[in-house]
Amino acid sequence: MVESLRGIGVSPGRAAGPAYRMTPPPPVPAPTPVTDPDAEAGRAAAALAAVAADLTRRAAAAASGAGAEILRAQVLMAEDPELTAAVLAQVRSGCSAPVAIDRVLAVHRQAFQSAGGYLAERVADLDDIRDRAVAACLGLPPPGIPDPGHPFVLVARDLAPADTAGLDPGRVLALVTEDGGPTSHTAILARAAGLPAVVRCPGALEIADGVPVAVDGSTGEVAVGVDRHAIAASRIAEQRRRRRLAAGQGPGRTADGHPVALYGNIGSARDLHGNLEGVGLFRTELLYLDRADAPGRDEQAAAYAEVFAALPGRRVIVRTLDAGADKPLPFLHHGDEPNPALGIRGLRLARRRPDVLRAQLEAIAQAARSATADVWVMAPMVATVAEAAGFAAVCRDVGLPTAGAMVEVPAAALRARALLGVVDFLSIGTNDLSQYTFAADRQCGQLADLLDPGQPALLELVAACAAAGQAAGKPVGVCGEAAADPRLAPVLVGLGVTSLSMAPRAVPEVREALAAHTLADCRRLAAEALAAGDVSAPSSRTNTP
Ligand SMILES: C=C(OP(=O)(O)O)C(=O)O
Ligand SMILES: [Mg+2]
Repeated sequence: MVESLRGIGVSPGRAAGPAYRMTPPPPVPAPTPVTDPDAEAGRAAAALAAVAADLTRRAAAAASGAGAEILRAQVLMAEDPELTAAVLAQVRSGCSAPVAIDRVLAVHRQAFQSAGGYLAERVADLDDIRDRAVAACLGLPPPGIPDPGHPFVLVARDLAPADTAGLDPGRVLALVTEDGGPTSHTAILARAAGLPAVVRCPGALEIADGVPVAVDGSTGEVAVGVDRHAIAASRIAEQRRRRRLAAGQGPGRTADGHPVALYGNIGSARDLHGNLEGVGLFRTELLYLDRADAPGRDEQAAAYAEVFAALPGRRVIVRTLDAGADKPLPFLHHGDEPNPALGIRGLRLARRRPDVLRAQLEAIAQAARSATADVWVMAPMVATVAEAAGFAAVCRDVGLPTAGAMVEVPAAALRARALLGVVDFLSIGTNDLSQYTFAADRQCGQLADLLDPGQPALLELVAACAAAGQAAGKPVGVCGEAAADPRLAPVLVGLGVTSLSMAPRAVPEVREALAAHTLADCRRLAAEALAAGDVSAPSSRTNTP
């Protein structure tokens, strides 16, 4: 019997294969007397060395720069001679190897936590080393992403950024998570990697390892216990879909030729994929991660220049540093904010550190001077017209003529007309705009229905921004995850947005969706979406013989 689970499809495509769940952390065994301390010390040292070697191998193979950095930092921790010495001392005082590792890492954990700031943020990495080393001592598989030796569908509660660092799209066919939401790390990673994914899928964790499943990342359906015919049918359907999408090329247009620029969202030049019309969101936080101070002007300019050089004559919209809340940066000393998402984040950081913003804009201007790319800049988390005007003034001062504001808080959407009096374009960040409109934490999978970009309240705000853009004759794009949804793209175009920016691998699907609708269709769909009832939470499970 095939059981059908349903979640939210967040990355289109179909895949089928055996499901495997994330391996849970091993339990630390109760303390037992040690009869051969030398052999036990050897076991502990070998476990730490094996963890370091495994993390080194994963760092070398990691797909993303940030992921590799996290793993390399973990290798240094696992190889720390003081850590090994402390573990061996514990063993010699009578502890078993796993208990010694657990105790010593608990002490380090406490020290990291009390130090606060950067070190406190590394606690999860220490926990991961402990879990891996304890598993190595016990001869258990390492926790985290399983390695069954053949391609598989990965099932998890949710994926943390550190898990995603080691994800190999060659082995993982699709992702299914019980938690998570459309803006979770899992969803963003899956879209970036072009992996079909379903999140917020009740019952997913009950799928036994090795059971064949078929995943549809468009509809959110997960069929459990499928036979080999269903697996073959899913593979053929996916191959056809990929061939069809590869055949579609060229700029974004509706069926009747109305142009809609389709841009890519990137974090560095490594994310560029396919023949993009341009970049609509260049997230620059990656450059600032895991360091004691802001990167220097030349280092920044080199990173920007690499992207500009890859897109000669095309538009690249660089977003200035969006630190704080879900993207904390140790060197900015965010302090103890009771509500970081409502605190000093995004452009607000310039109130405390105007030098950081100015230095970044100077670096962008420096890189833009020797490039043919059409470089625009925009500020995150703009709330008032005065903030936007201040940002635009610095941009022009450093020689960046085209400055825009992201619309991520309702205040900005409500004042879109006035904003367009002081900036050249708007870019709607629907991830944060949903969060702030619905007072729903964007990381909270349980509130996925409130964070659904199809919510009419969110679409009303998009419509207000687009109308302001049309009145001012200035572009208004969408660069949040909503833009990557092929079902929503025609609605956004019907509301009047002029560009959609998304994970580069999502572009072909959105291009195809737009080409299937005329502008009149899009307007009709937009009117229907605005008039529709609220989006409610999905959750259903059915059985079919
Ligand atoms: C594009 C957005 O920015 P980020 O996801 O980087 O916060 C957004 O908030 O929609
Ligand atoms: Mg945002």
